[in-house]
Amino acid sequence: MIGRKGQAPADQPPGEALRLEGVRKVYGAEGNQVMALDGVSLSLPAGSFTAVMGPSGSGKSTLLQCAAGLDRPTEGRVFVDGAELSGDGEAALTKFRRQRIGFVFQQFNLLPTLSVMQNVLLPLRLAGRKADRREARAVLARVGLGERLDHLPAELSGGQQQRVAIARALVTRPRVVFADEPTGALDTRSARDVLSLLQESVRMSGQTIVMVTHDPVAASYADAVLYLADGRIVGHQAAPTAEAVAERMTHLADEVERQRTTAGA
Ligand SMILES: Nc1ncnc2c1ncn2[C@@H]1O[C@H](COP(=O)(O)OP(=O)(O)OP(=O)(O)O)[C@@H](O)[C@H]1O
Repeated sequence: MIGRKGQAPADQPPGEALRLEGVRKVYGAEGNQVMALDGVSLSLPAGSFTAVMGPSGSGKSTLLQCAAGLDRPTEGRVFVDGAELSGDGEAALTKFRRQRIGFVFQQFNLLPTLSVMQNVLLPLRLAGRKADRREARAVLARVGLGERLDHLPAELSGGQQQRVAIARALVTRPRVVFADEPTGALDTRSARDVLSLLQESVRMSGQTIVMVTHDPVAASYADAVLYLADGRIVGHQAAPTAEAVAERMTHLADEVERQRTTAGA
């Protein structure tokens, strides 16, 4: 929820959409603990599209879950648009998410018994806002599904379902949209459509997007890539190309492997 006094960090730059300060996440009980995030600090400007990459187990999903208020950091602070996600209970955190955050999942997570239109209206209803059908229709037209409003998710292709999920994430006009492997379940062409759509919502509407991906081509649609390894940010790359990302990932995987071998020797 909004920090106890709702205050922004003292040195919040203007136009900052997301800020993490010293975020640590430890899973498991004492004696059997995993440090998933080890002191992550970052600041992302509004209207930016950031890809998060790193080897398997490096903490990408944990980072997204903590930044989006779906999970709580063990330590550290998270600010979305200057308001702090704090530990004041599940209900407050849920309210915070509904008002400020959109989420796109790998498996779409649409409600199967609701139509396309009803799926998109749902977050407005949950946020206690007017179920504005005109707004929902406009967002669905933007994602190219203006003619499929009454269809059920099962009557759509995977790529179309993900576009409904994007419309659902955008309809509340959230400060930040978090996407976890949004193209992981899609064929190449549908993936390209979904990525272009995300890119367009940044360029046209100033949306802020943070996307976890394993795919260098997907990452190349972002303005910048953040690299994670062993729960820490180990690199930043602006204006990424797929080739440059793939090369960096290869080096990162080799480096992590080398460090683990040395540590285990
Ligand atoms: N609920 C949990 N309980 C215990 N350990 C967890 C839990 N969730 C994640 N972890 C551990 O935290 C570390 C980071 O996991 P995370 O899923 O964030 O990595 P990732 O980079 O998203 O991996 P992948 O690319 O394979 O999806 C891993 O060592 C993982 O095993």
